[in-house]
Amino acid sequence: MTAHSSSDFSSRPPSSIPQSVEYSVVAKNLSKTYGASGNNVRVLNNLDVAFPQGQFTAIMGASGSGKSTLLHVLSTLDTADEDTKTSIMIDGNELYGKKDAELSRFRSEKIGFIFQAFNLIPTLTAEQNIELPAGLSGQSVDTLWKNQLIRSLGLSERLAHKPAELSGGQQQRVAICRALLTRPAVVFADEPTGNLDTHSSREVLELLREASQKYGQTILMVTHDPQAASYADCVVLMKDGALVNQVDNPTRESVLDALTELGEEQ
Ligand SMILES: Nc1ncnc2c1ncn2[C@@H]1O[C@H](COP(=O)(O)OP(=O)(O)OP(=O)(O)O)[C@@H](O)[C@H]1O
Repeated sequence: MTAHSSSDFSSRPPSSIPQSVEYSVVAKNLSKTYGASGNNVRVLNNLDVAFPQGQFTAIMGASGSGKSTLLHVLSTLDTADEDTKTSIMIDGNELYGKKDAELSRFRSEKIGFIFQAFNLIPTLTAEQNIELPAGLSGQSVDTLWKNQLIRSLGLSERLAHKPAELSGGQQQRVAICRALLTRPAVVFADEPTGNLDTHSSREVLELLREASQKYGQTILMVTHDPQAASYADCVVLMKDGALVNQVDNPTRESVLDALTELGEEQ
């Protein structure tokens, strides 16, 4: 399975994507401009992207190429520029132009976030933080899955601790556990292994792969690490706000080659 963009690396814009593939994240005419007029930066410019359901995609590219911006806008945490032709569909739902309350309900039911600001609630324990989204969206917790996540992420001994009593890496693992617990349709992860040691990174990447392969969740992960990207089904490369290349069934070596071809410092 592959990701598709209408930018120059692919001759297959979303409209011509094979019908047999189901896409869980599809955006059309996506633009994002930061700053006031006269002093603005257009980071995404009429981007069309489509990510298949159940695919684990890594997004790579030079610093400043727009990776985090794409994740924020696709996940509705940030708003895209106003344009009547813009569309952001997740799991079959049109989200562009929807009101905050509706978006926040949708996010709590369908989306898992693993972002660099972990957004853990300081007054709650690790376990309470992990269960918070499930509680908010009224979903019951699958105890077996919860225990597997806690064990895999090495959090068993830390559940009663508040975030301030946890290391950065432990806080990150709590955020990952929280994002995966309800098996959301789509998981957006921005450098999820950024703070982690090699062992924890491997556990996290294997969990993300399992989430996609076993549970059909769609994973979009920004990373600078070719080794982390090799866990994905597909790597897409960004340059100046566009998707310019992709590597299917990536290995560390094929990702490194593609990055060299991209010709930019990571
Ligand atoms: N809130 C903001 N206001 C103004 N400019 C911004 C804002 N957020 C990002 N930018 C700019 O948009 C561009 C893309 O940033 P973005 O964070 O999406 O890149 P990135 O590829 O994720 O980079 P990195 O790998 O360093 O995290 C950069 O030039 C950045 O300076």
